[in-house]
Amino acid sequence: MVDDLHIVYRIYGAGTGRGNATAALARLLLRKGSPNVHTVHAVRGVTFTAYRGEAIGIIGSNGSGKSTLLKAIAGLLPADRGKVYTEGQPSLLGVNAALMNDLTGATNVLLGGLAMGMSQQEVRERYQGIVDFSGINEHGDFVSLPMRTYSSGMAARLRFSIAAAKNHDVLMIDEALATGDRAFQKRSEERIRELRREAGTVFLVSHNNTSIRDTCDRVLWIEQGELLMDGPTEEVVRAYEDAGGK
Ligand SMILES: Nc1ncnc2c1ncn2[C@@H]1O[C@H](COP(=O)(O)OP(=O)(O)OP(=O)(O)O)[C@@H](O)[C@H]1O
Repeated sequence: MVDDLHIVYRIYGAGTGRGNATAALARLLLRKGSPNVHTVHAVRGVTFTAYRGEAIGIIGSNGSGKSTLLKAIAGLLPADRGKVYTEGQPSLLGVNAALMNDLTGATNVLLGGLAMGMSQQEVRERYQGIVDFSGINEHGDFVSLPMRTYSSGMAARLRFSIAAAKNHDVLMIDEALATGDRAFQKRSEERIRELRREAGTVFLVSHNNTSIRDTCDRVLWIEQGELLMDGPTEEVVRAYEDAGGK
């Protein structure tokens, strides 16, 4: 449950336009002037309750606060006001989830599995399934190459495959589906349905309304940090499209 949540980013030392290197040095040395703190109020009073077995899409224009909301639910950002109550540990699977670029896909599967709390034995058992699910080896032995040689779509698919190998109480996905091809999207949708049957809650942030329609039964529409609409997928996505959102 998310109750009147506010998230404010504080950016220290943000330029105000009047600073230059000499002025900055003077401030540091002479302690003259106050440090600039720029704030961005990214989530403004969002309240909703998510239930087990739901798949909830989060839509809204660029910079509306979707990713910030997910990070806050995952406990990665402190609330300025309000509170997030969760049962179980939410797992955030973002396109930016921390995999190591210089390590091979194979090593990342092992480390990612361990980081999610699987035993070595479990990781070994599920390894092939994860690689097959991601489809990254369909055109060569990419899993033996460093992640930095992957396209952004391949990397996103591998991240999704690692995270989806485990059953989560709350699984949050940031755009991963939008970067996969149609075959991968179908596999992901099927896996998301399974996760929901296992009584988890899935959140999906996406700019792809088709993925949202195919996967979610409820949608939150966020604009300028505020919850504009919360309801059945078709109703909310149609209102969003009518307002010019794609
Ligand atoms: N680490 C950060 N530090 C400061 N401001 C941030 C940070 N991350 C996001 N913001 C700001 O917070 C606001 C919401 O950003 P957020 O990434 O949550 O939006 P979004 O809806 O996920 O956007 P997009 O659709 O482009 O991915 C924006 O104004 C953005 O500039």
